[in-house]
Amino acid sequence: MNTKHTHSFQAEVAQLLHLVTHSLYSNKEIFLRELISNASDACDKLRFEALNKPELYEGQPQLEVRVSFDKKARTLTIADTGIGMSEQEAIDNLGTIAKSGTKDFMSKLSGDQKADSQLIGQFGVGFYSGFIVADRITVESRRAGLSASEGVRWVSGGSGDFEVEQIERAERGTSITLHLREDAEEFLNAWKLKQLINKYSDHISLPILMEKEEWKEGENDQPGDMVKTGEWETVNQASALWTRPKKDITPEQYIEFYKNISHDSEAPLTWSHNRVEGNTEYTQLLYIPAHAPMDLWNRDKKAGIKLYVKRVFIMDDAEALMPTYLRFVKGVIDSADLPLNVSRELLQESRDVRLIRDGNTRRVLSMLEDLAKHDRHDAAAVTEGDVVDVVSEDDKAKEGKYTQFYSEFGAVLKEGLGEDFGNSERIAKLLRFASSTSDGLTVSFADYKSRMKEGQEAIYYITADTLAAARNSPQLEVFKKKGIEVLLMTDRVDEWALNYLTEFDGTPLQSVAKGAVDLGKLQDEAEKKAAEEAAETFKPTLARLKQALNNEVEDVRVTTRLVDSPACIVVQDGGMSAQLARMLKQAGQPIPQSRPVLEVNPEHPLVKKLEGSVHFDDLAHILFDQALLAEGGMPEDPAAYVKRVNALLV
Ligand SMILES: Nc1ncnc2c1ncn2[C@@H]1O[C@H](COP(=O)(O)OP(=O)(O)OP(=O)(O)O)[C@@H](O)[C@H]1O
Repeated sequence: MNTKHTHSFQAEVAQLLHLVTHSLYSNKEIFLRELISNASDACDKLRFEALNKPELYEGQPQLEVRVSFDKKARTLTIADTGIGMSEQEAIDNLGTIAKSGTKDFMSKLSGDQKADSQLIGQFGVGFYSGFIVADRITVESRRAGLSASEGVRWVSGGSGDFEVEQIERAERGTSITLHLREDAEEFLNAWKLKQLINKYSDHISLPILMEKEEWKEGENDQPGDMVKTGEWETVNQASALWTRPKKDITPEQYIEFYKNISHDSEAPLTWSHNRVEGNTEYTQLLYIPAHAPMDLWNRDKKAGIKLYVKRVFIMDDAEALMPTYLRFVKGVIDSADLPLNVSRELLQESRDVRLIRDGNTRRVLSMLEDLAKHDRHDAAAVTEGDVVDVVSEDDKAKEGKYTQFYSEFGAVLKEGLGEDFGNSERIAKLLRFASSTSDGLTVSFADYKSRMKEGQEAIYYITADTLAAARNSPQLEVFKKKGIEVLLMTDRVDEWALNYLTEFDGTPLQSVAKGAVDLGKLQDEAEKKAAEEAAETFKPTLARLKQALNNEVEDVRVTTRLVDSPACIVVQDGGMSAQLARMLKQAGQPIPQSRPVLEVNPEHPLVKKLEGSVHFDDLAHILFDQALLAEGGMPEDPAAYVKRVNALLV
């Protein structure tokens, strides 16, 4: 018996529907892109499943999308000959959101329409976008391979629930009928629809058909009108964008294609489209987005690469085709050599895939190098009469893009140092840092090297939680005094990444917070001698300090790195920095027990006062706790610290 069943939308869907109709209203036409894109996906799925089961075509191998409308009934229908849905699939797919991260996404919505619509754009509303323009949607479908009596009709007004019933449906595939709202009548117009298909869906590799119309003069003084002829015509180019020659593709088409595959509402920063020939043949179309997605930090996030084999869609998120540190790249790879029935497991092992991944990695790094090269056109540095290169319009358009890229993705790129040894030199060249002498993330290792002082033998850097903490760190004092630039590193990944980079272009990297400070040739003989003498006369005090702080420190020594501060904490060479230890502790990870070294500045009045003080023990502890505080740490027992300071203050 044919009965209707009413189902409720999953709570998140109901919430999303509400948002879709309210936030995306200003850009309602995107519904067409979404529905055509779903239709195209459904055809891709059928083509893929039919590789092993050709009977799924039911003798009708034509895969296509038809767009039609009925002015009188005020309906618009998008029909495809794709895989279709069974009743249960319709209930599951059109009543819930199966995407991972849905909850997280919902919690990020702020209620601010503009911000939310950006987020929703990234998340991808897909089918539900139909409700922007329709107050009722009817879906009729039958899954390929099921009998004609196993069709399904799904109807909903987009609030709260939907109805499902079994129907007879001879043809496989899905047809989606939108009952348009009164204010969406503009979509009942062939010209408008063609224009939108052209704008959003031209790259779709399937034919999109519309019924031909011709002008008919009105009779008996009635105005003329366009009437349908009953003949269908293909209104898109119907060839996958990446298969067309570069010269035939406009930047607008590249951008539109990007938006379609990425769900990003903004244009990408740059792209690269190539046919690669050699050991393995493939076409590569790769994009670098302008903004980081909200889940960039999830290293399990799949790379946004779609894999095709000889134009047949194989899978989304083919993570094997891009290293994890380039997971922000979006695009398409169409291989001529992989087998059509390739699985994710197989991908991991294939030699062709390795070659493609290496090729993709090199391509992305070249794109970044190109952006970096044209990032800064330093107009301020040009003076009257200088000869400057003529900058082409293309290159001018790249100005500032690398800076933007870096602020969005720089920290992820650094993961590459530990992940991709083969390219670590190229990656290192792409890194940018703040430094003690310049603002913003602008200093490359090469810039730094070109400014090194005569006699300077290392690239100095400091890691800290914040830029302010790095800039004001006591460890920087002597470097400031001598005018030596120090790179300031404040990304969480810096500590880890720098484990893998010990030198740049032959110059070692040296943390200013690790090991004894050795300024080498930068320190003159007189300074060295004075330090040695101070260490000698200070020996007894050092011994007492060491005893007083026996449980806290590994060693106490005299330093020349301090100018204004009395003391600082350093870790042993090769030891774990205090910042990394704090990060691990926050993450609940075990940290190896290691005690730091306390370095004291014998010139500082507080340190001088130590010697004759009756409060030696308290002062020693205060010195140590303050050194901890100064570099962003916390005394082991903050209350005891406060007590000691207060006792001395009164
Ligand atoms: N024309 C169609 N034919 C067959 N199945 C469809 C069709 N349209 C939608 N579906 C099914 O409904 C599901 C939900 O569609 P929806 O557009 O909401 O999300 P999606 O396509 O999975 O994600 P996104 O659109 O963000 O890529 C799809 O995954 C698919 O299984």
